[in-house]
Amino acid sequence: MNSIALSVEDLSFSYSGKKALDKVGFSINPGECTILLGPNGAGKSTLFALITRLYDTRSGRIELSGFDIKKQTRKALAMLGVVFQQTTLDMDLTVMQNLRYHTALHGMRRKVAKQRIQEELERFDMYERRFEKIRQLNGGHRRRVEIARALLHKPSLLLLDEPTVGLDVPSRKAIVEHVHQLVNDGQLSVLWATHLIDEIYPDDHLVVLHQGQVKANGAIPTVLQQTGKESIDEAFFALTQGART
Ligand SMILES: Nc1ncnc2c1ncn2[C@@H]1O[C@H](COP(=O)(O)OP(=O)(O)OP(=O)(O)O)[C@@H](O)[C@H]1O
Repeated sequence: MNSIALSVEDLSFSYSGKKALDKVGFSINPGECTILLGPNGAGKSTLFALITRLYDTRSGRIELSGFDIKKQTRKALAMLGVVFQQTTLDMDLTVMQNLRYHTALHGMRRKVAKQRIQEELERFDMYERRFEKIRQLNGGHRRRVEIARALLHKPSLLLLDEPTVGLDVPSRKAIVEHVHQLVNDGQLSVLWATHLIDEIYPDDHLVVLHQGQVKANGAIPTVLQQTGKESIDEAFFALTQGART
């Protein structure tokens, strides 16, 4: 088994001739939380669409735990948990029903599914609310359910596309803490797309994406050293020539 959770090599993608990703390359080790930081239009969503196979990779290579997503798609995608920017929960179903649907899609046996659902909901302090409809939950609690759902099949990499957008400050803080706790708890790796610098923890790794290109990649002290800056804000500003986040 390959020890790299995600490997992206020489990845390019264009929309009708307009380049959105230009020879992007980086990798994530097990147990690493990598923040994909980029201003609007940097290419974050395009990268996620390629990793999740919403778009076909035409140039370059993506591997999840050593499985090529083009050639070994099923095995590769089994390693992946995803939380998209827009919620994909069914508002009129209960928490439990939403999660059961997901376990069925992954072919999990009922008994195993029941246990996994309980474990993940308890981890997110949501087990008591399992019979409530999603519509009755606030934004922060919906996000927790979505992240719990993404983890049911025990992926090795969790992709989060700006998961705190639209949440109030305490809910945002709770989600950021929960996800970092998940990484600390075990071998889960995370790729978290955001443009919010205050969501970054000191031990996180950074990939700074700007105009489709990786401008910096590494642990925070490395990125600060490479840019000669003292804070992530300053480094990000310098790397993106002051693009608004
Ligand atoms: N469906 C599309 N058709 C044409 N161009 C697109 C399409 N989606 C994105 N783009 C362009 O590709 C580039 C990268 O966009 P992308 O949405 O991947 O960036 P992003 O970093 O996710 O931005 P945001 O933070 O605003 O979501 C931008 O120039 C964008 O205008």
